[in-house]
Amino acid sequence: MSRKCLRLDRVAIGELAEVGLAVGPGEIVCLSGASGSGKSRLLRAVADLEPHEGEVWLGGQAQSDTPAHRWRRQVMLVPAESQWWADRVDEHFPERIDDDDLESLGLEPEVMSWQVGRLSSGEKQRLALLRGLGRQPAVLLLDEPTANLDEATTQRVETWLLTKVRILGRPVLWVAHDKGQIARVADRHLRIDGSRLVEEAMA
Ligand SMILES: Nc1ncnc2c1ncn2[C@@H]1O[C@H](COP(=O)(O)OP(=O)(O)OP(=O)(O)O)[C@@H](O)[C@H]1O
Repeated sequence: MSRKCLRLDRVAIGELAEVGLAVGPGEIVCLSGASGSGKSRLLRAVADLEPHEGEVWLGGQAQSDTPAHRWRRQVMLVPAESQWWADRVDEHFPERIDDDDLESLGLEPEVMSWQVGRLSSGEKQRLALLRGLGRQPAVLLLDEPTANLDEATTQRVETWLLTKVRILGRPVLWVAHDKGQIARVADRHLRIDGSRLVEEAMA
């Protein structure tokens, strides 16, 4: 399984100018900043979901040379609000889901046969993470992946994600507000300050 580096070269979107950043295989970079500072837009630019200036590289492959659908399969954005298009949960999962993964995320195996309409926002969020990782992307972009979860479930999800990221060796950009979470999961912490990304000291 190939392990690639994610690299942003002078990416500019909205207020953000000239963002340069490299995230190595298995590295988690947390991104914080005030509400409206542009965290989600930056992830959307990296996923090729919004036009932007500059270039994004996956290993030696440039985003601008790659058809958007192919890029997005490799550079997977799990947004804060997940999308569901079919009635039942399992219709969104082409591959069989391991019960151990469900249990690690605090979900019962029966959840796969439920109607999407009965899922809580926290259940949707955990299932969207499972679905995103199931597609075996080369990069993960996580937009507040624990926003709807209580503290105990948040830590379960963090543990599960950390294990997967380390095993699979994928670069991760993770939008987070909580300082405790950043200290637990991040290898590096970058904060959006106006038009720039500022590196914060790790506790
Ligand atoms: N397509 C767009 N075109 C122009 N401006 C946009 C677009 N999408 C979002 N914005 C604006 O860009 C700014 C940054 O939005 P973004 O969603 O990235 O913020 P955020 O840092 O993720 O905030 P939050 O923490 O509240 O989720 C906001 O002022 C928003 O209104």
